[in-house]
Amino acid sequence: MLDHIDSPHALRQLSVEQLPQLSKELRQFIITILATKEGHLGASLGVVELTIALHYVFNTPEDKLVWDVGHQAYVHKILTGRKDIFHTNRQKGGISGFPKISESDYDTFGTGHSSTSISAALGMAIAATIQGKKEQQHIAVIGDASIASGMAFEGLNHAGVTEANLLVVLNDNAIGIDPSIGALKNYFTNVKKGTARENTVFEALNFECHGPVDGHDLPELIRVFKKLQKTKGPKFLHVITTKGKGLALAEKDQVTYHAPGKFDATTGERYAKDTTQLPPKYQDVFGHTIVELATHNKKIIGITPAMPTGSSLKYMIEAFPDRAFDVGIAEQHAVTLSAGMATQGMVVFCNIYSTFLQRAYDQIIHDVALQNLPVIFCLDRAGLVGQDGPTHHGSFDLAYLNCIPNLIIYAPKDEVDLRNIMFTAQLGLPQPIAIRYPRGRGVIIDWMQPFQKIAIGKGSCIQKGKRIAIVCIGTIIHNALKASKDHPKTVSIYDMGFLKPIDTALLDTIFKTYEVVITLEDGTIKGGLGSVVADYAFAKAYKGTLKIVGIPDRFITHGTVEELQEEIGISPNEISKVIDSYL
Ligand SMILES: Cc1ncc(C[n+]2csc(CCOP(=O)(O)OP(=O)(O)O)c2C)c(N)n1
Ligand SMILES: CC(=O)[C@@H](O)[C@H](O)COP(=O)(O)O
Ligand SMILES: [Mg+2]
Repeated sequence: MLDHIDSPHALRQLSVEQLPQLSKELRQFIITILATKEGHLGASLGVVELTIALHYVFNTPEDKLVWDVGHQAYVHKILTGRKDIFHTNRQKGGISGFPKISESDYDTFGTGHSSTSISAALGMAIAATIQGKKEQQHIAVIGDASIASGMAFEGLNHAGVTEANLLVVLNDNAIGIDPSIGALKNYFTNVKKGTARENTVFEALNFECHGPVDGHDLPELIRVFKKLQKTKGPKFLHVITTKGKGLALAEKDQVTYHAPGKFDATTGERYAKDTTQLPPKYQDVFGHTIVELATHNKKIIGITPAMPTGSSLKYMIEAFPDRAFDVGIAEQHAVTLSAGMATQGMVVFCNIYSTFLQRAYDQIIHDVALQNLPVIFCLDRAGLVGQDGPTHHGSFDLAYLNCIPNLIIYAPKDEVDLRNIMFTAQLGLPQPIAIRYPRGRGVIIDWMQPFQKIAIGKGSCIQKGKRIAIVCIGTIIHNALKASKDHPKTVSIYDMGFLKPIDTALLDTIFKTYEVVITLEDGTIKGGLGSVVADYAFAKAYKGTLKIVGIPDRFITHGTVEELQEEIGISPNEISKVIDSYL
């Protein structure tokens, strides 16, 4: 049946009785492709019926459908003309893993970060009212973890005093990436158990409320949507679904199967990789090191906004449940919570993905840096993250943090540096520090070495050559080392470690010694290491050549990290071309 369905228009020609068969085929299609191509599996399997019902009843794309986060929008993509290219999902040159306005008329709003759907759909609804489009419907589909975020509540609070044609569909599968947390989650659970009255929270916000309904019951979903289609004003529907529905292992281990990597399409078994001879992931270095430090330092606290597994803070949550907190998708709260604890002398490691910390920019400035509170920010997923693409690359942190007074900014070059800076920070710094490190594995198998204190603001020379200096920050230094392997006597490699305070004494030496200085970073060239070195070079009237290499001033698409590094000129191969051009 799926072979004949390439648009919502074609879908609407089917009878309701035919739709369960289509759901089966859609699930099989997604499982087969993701088994080899990877991607966000569990969320999309959970919304097969919901997606069919929405496109079946509503007049998309005239009616506006907004997916929150967008990692669950695979069925939507397949039903809206992208079935034949779905195998290119998240691959370089292929379709995005998230809705993207430029990709389809059906993708009404680009997403990737959570909890934007209600505000975006409300914006569309108010615009429709102003434009006299009275019949247009606007639907935000938001998960139980995403609706608990502050931004979602800002949207609900506003929507409730409008007459906007807005339908908020709560897709409640009782889990985010990790189990959802908080009082709202408990309330949803109580509603499902029948121990709390349905919809009180949303009724209080002036929504006309419906549900809970079984999100896998197509006739029921269609019946309810048809009813809601005729109702004006803000409406709320509570839908219960199962994440990973249709693949037994994905239903059973919903955390792993959120994005399981490659797996056997028939059994769902993941392909086990032998990682014993590989260096560790930076995430695990963070996770195990914080447990080690917290064992001795009782003041240490760990905080993550909704990424305990991704960040590996889960190890501390298991070991010290009273001192490690998953606060849900609440980056702003996570930062100010950390600030509050720091005022009381706690040593707080606040671990947030670089891209998600963008949400809490004011909190870093106003609540932490301005008061000079020694919060220790661990910015995971710094630099390019790969297939999640432009919504998730940690391209901007060096630049957006650099202009904040009081903040120390450090990027370890390897696992041992990461351990040691965590050790140094918890000894007690007089100010906040941001430590940024990338997604994935490091370079040192034997990484659990005795702690050593790191001197704040000191860089070092890693390789001594005579003609060119490459001044690096963070793990991208390994690309410089690879790029210069044929010229070790010609090319010097410096590890600055700290963007702030930058080691000016080391820069003085570099400017005195080399006529060509190349800066290298895996962050935007607008405001990061290159900019800092250029400012200093200008102040010191450096007469040599300064070349800034980093992420160019545009949004970088999705693809593997290696492919993207090659494209933007920070791969070993591309860096060696820069070196050659000066030799
Ligand atoms: C601002 C922000 N913080 C964190 C994330 C990472 N993230 C992506 S999906 C997700 C869980 C979403 O859970 P839910 O809304 O319940 O949707 P489900 O996956 O269950 O369908 C999280 C935490 C994000 N995308 N955006
Ligand atoms: C959709 C989303 O935001 C997350 O699922 C994200 O893709 C996780 O990224 P990592 O795989 O790097 O943890
Ligand atoms: Mg959920």
